[in-house]
Amino acid sequence: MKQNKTPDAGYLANLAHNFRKSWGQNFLRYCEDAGKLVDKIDLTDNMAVLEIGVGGGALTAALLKRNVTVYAYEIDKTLETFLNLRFAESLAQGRLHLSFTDALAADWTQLFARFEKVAVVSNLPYSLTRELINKIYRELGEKIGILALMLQKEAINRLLCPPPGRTNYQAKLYGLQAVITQMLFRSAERYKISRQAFFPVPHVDNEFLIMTTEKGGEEKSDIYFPRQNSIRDQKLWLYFIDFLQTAFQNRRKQIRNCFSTLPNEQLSAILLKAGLPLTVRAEELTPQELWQIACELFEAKNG
Ligand SMILES: C[S@@+](CC[C@H](N)C(=O)[O-])C[C@H]1O[C@@H](n2cnc3c(N)ncnc32)[C@H](O)[C@@H]1O
Repeated sequence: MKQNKTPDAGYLANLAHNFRKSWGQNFLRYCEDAGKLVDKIDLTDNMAVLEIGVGGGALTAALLKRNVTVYAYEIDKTLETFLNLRFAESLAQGRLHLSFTDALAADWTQLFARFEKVAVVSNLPYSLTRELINKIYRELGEKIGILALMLQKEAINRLLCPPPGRTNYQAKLYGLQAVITQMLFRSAERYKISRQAFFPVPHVDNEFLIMTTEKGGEEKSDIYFPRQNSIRDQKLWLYFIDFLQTAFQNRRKQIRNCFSTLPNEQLSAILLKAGLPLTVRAEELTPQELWQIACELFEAKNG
């Protein structure tokens, strides 16, 4: 780590801050690091950006150098005075919307309803990674144009696990997040980040993952893009997420036995129609197969 980097104002001002491990408070230490991360992201002009966990504001400041509007959350109210002062100009211009609340309690479907695409750019709090990504996928779905997250290697492997039948498939990693990632994104790039880039220095390695819906990077071939532009499609998307949650909850169970509220014959008929064995488990199904089953169940339920 070079010594001539510029300490971020948020890191410097908050050195005496009570860094809370439970909130995953490891702030980016240097302006240049935050700037380089944001420079790798293909943000388009006037794009709406969701940032979860502002911390000292290193990433927020780098984002605000671009022509975007940032909607940001920070749970730690002791940072409020500092952040309101640091970003007074952007707040007054309406380019930054800061909410000192729990991001898990937000309604992003409603907040971003008027935007066609949203970029999610965050250095996520470690303990909430899984919950927050599930929420991002559930509430924003195909509206996510870019997903750029600082994550632990394991969390990235869970997102990027390929479906059954592909090289590097791992049953224990394959689940809701891998399925949705396969469906929504066409490219994924990951960058290793030094532990020294953060304060306090974390005990684990982080990587910055950038996924986009545009071609480029490691291209995926057989993507299905579910549309969510009608109320019915939105309901189907939520149904699909719930379906995946139930199907993968007990991953060793046959899928037929995961849905106790459904008549067993109904699911059997759908599996037969799809040419799948009745004994199949969710972890053995591709995103397309899971999507097909969920659509059939949704049709049967809603007509
Ligand atoms: C890894 S730090 C990132 C800070 C800053 N973005 C950076 O890169 O330097 C994660 C931040 O998320 C905040 N946080 C944790 N749980 C949160 C929640 N449920 N809602 C909103 N913010 C949360 C923490 O307080 C912390 O500031």
